[in-house]
Amino acid sequence: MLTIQAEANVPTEYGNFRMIAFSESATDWMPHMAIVAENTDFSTAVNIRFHSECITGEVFHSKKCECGQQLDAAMKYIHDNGGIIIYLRQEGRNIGIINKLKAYSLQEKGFDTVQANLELGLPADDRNFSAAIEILNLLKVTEINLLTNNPEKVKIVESSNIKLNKRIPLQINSTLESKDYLKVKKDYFGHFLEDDDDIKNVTL
Ligand SMILES: Nc1nc2c(ncn2[C@@H]2O[C@H](COP(=O)(O)OP(=O)(O)OP(=O)(O)O)[C@@H](O)[C@H]2O)c(=O)[nH]1
Ligand SMILES: [Zn+2]
Repeated sequence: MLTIQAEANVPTEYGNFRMIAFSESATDWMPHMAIVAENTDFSTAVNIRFHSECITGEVFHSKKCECGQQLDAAMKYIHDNGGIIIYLRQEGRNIGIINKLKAYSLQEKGFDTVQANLELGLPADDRNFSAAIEILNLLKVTEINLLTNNPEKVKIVESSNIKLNKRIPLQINSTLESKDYLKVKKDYFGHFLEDDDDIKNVTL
């Protein structure tokens, strides 16, 4: 069972957030995080982003995926409109950074993002979002607008005790390096992604 281990206010480039660490034990060095915008109104549907860790994209600005830009766009949107980012320690769709780099190495040989995981004997996506639902319950959030393009995240909320008011697209334009990755997301995982030219509802 997750509990709040510590919390504090942190000023960021996008404004002030309350940062809260959740884990089962106080000695967990990789706790899930919730960052709550200071102007969040809990009496109406709360803007929520479930974001899985991607050290390559968020810290080192990899161009292979759009995770870093999605996190920045979500922080900006949520600061401006109120809400919470739930940052989940699910690096590499939960296969961990060592396996993700092994998968990237296979991608250099021509495997796509899904085939590479399968070639390693790992699931294409090993995440479940029960921790995110648990965190929403701990924060007493009952109704949300979910920032995502991922149909699986939508399904998880719909089958939980949290009411989904609406989905808010969080689409980033593709680059030469990310276009094949985004195509697999759309074709294999069924992400709600428009062609770059047709993106209307970007939250950047
Ligand atoms: N195994 C693997 N994981 C990857 C690869 N590229 C990115 N990831 C991971 O994919 C995950 C992306 O998570 P999210 O940002 O929550 O995105 P999503 O599930 O695509 O859904 P959205 O809400 O639409 O962004 C992160 O954990 C990344 O580390 C890859 O090539 N292989
Ligand atoms: Zn990424």
